[in-house]
Amino acid sequence: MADIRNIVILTGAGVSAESGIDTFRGGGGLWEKHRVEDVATPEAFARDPDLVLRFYDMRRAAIQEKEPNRAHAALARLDAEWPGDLLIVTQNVDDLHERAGARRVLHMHGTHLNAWCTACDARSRWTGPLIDRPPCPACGARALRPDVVWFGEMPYEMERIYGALQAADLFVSIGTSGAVYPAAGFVREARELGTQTLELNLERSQGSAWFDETRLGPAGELVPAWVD
Ligand SMILES: CC(C)NC(=O)[C@H](Cc1c[nH]c2ccccc12)NC(=O)[C@H](CCCC/N=C(/NCCC(=O)O)S[C@H]1O[C@H](COP(=O)(O)OP(=O)(O)OC[C@H]2O[C@@H](n3cnc4c(N)ncnc43)[C@H](O)[C@@H]2O)[C@@H](O)[C@H]1O)NC(=O)OCc1ccccc1
Repeated sequence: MADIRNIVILTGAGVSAESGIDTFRGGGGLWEKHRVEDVATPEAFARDPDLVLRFYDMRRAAIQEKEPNRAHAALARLDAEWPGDLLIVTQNVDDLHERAGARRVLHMHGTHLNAWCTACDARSRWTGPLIDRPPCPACGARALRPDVVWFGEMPYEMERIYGALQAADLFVSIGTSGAVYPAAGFVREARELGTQTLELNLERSQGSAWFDETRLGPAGELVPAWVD
């Protein structure tokens, strides 16, 4: 790591799997139980808001019972000690990176902690099941949705992410299948910029061919081994 100053780390559902949070694809994955287009698109929300709100109320309740694992803890240690630039770009809506102590975290697909008012556009702390239509703390309208990025919607802080990728000496991808864009395209951006690239994943992903190195195994083992 001698010549590495700035690091961008992309994480996906695989980094939270050992905390007991369902991943999306693969056996028992979320998308096996719910069709993406039925629960994670603006069209689905317009068509059947109750189905969508119940889906996210369920996920939020599940996340709150879970604890960070050794991969989250190791990344929090690295974040605390790394003298150069470091940005953890997560596709996850859970807050396990922050609960492990990481600070330099960006949720490109939103977070389960916030609600978003479709009447006044305000973001607010998610207080209770959205299926009960709680009033927006800012305007009082009963028009809250989860503050997550649905398919077809623009991910958050893309400029900041591309800026960090431009400045990075090392791009590390942890626990993601490389199936969802624009996140799945970051390794190609990094490669075109001549940045070193490393993948830590349980199995080969759709982007493995683009990485300089791929280490296979559970994040709870690979990440502490890489950090320490
Ligand atoms: C399905 C796919 C083909 N479709 C897309 O990518 C679409 C359309 C699209 C855009 N560009 C394209 C280009 C080509 C093709 C399609 C597109 N993308 C969009 O709609 C995006 C928005 C996508 C975001 C949708 N919201 C999510 N989440 C929030 C909500 C919610 O959570 O409910 S996506 C959601 O699914 C994705 C799931 O992927 P993973 O996290 O990787 O999880 P997965 O289960 O798939 O894999 C887990 C991996 O972990 C590994 N693993 C398991 N256990 C462990 C373990 N223990 N240790 C280590 N690894 C482990 C497994 O081996 C596996 O590899 C994550 O991104 C997650 O956030 N928006 C957009 O494009 O806007 C316009 C735009 C954008 C930029 C610039 C201009 C215009």
